[in-house]
Amino acid sequence: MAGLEGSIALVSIDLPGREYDIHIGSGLLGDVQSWRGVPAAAMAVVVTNETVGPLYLEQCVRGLAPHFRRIETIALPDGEAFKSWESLQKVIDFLIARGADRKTVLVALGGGVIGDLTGFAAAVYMRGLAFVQVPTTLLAQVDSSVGGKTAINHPSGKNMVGAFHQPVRVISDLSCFETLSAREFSAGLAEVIKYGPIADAQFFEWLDGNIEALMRRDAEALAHAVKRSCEIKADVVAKDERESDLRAILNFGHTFGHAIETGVGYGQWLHGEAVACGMVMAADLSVRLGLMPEQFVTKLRSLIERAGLPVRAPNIGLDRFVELMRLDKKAEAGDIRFVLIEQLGKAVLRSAPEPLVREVIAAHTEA
Ligand SMILES: NC(=O)c1ccc[n+]([C@@H]2O[C@H](COP(=O)([O-])OP(=O)(O)OC[C@H]3O[C@@H](n4cnc5c(N)ncnc54)[C@H](O)[C@@H]3O)[C@@H](O)[C@H]2O)c1
Ligand SMILES: O=C(O)C(=O)C[C@@H](O)[C@H](O)[C@H](O)COP(=O)(O)O
Ligand SMILES: [Zn+2]
Repeated sequence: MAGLEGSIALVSIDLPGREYDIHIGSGLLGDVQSWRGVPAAAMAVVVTNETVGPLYLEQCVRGLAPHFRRIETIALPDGEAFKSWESLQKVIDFLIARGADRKTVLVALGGGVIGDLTGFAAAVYMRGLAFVQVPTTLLAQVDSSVGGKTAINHPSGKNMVGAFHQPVRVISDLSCFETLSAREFSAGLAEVIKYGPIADAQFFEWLDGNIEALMRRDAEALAHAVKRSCEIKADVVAKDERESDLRAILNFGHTFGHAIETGVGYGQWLHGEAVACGMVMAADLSVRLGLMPEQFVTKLRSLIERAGLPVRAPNIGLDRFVELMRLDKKAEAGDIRFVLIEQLGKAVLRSAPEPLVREVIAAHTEA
């Protein structure tokens, strides 16, 4: 972490040859300084959606303008259901129609859906373009914009088609939270909460003491939560960029959560909501396997509830739930593996007996 003029924090992600900075602060979007050092090119293409564009595109273009001779923009329909092949095709068609070349820089202006999709387009167009993440949701600022996982969904499973492709810069403007709905804000808190149990017991305690301040969107508390989340994620990704082992801890709650999102239909449950509920399930599984005391589930569940998030899954049927989890990317040879907590601040990747997993799902599902 180093100071940065005009911003609150600068977190660096240390990947030799592909290192980049995460700028965190207020009013960064329209600030030309935020964009200094982004690779030079004739053209930048901003990918956004129909909700975020009217709110932030003008500011973003103002910041970009001195750095690129030409700026093109495309606004996709809004929603998880549009993190799809069709949207990817639209972006690729747009790039071709506008004459984008290998030097063209893509800019992802929006939440995790736009970030994941634009990052994937950047990974595959002409075998790889530079791209900048400009995350506008809490979830995207604390998680999806960092680390280079890019993807689209398949009807059968989340993020089934994608690539690891790191951005060249992340610009996280905290002022964007002013227009974010309460539901989306809470969804972002789920991924913030995740970092405590998996990597930082002290941060977990800090969250327990400051969740109400975060819910009031207290500026100082929020800046700390965004910065600490980025530091933890940057550290994990630098050690294991392609998830050969350690990086899987960032998937705490996701084996269950992705099954919920897919099971109810993309966009019905927000990613953060599904992860929140999935973390309660994964915590309970950790307890039932004798790794953690019962009080851990109670404390985590209460924190999640105070963050305005659901703790009971929708009933999609037990067999279907398990079947959806088999498509999880951590599964090996049909064996579903879960991120479990073995000590506050320390996670482990393990399989579990299916009857126990079914008990856990049933215990945390609506009748
Ligand atoms: N790549 C990763 O490492 C990673 C990590 C976590 C999540 N994800 C993915 O991210 C996606 C979820 O991201 P998300 O929660 O940002 O959802 P999202 O991108 O759908 O954004 C949430 C909603 O908020 C709107 N919005 C965005 N910024 C706004 C603002 N400042 N003011 C008002 N409205 C705004 C969007 O238009 C959308 O309707 C999922 O697809 C998930 O799988 C990826
Ligand atoms: O960055 C990671 O690694 C994560 O697992 C972060 C998750 O919050 C995120 O939802 C990610 O997209 C899940 O990845 P997947 O490999 O399970 O699709
Ligand atoms: Zn996630």
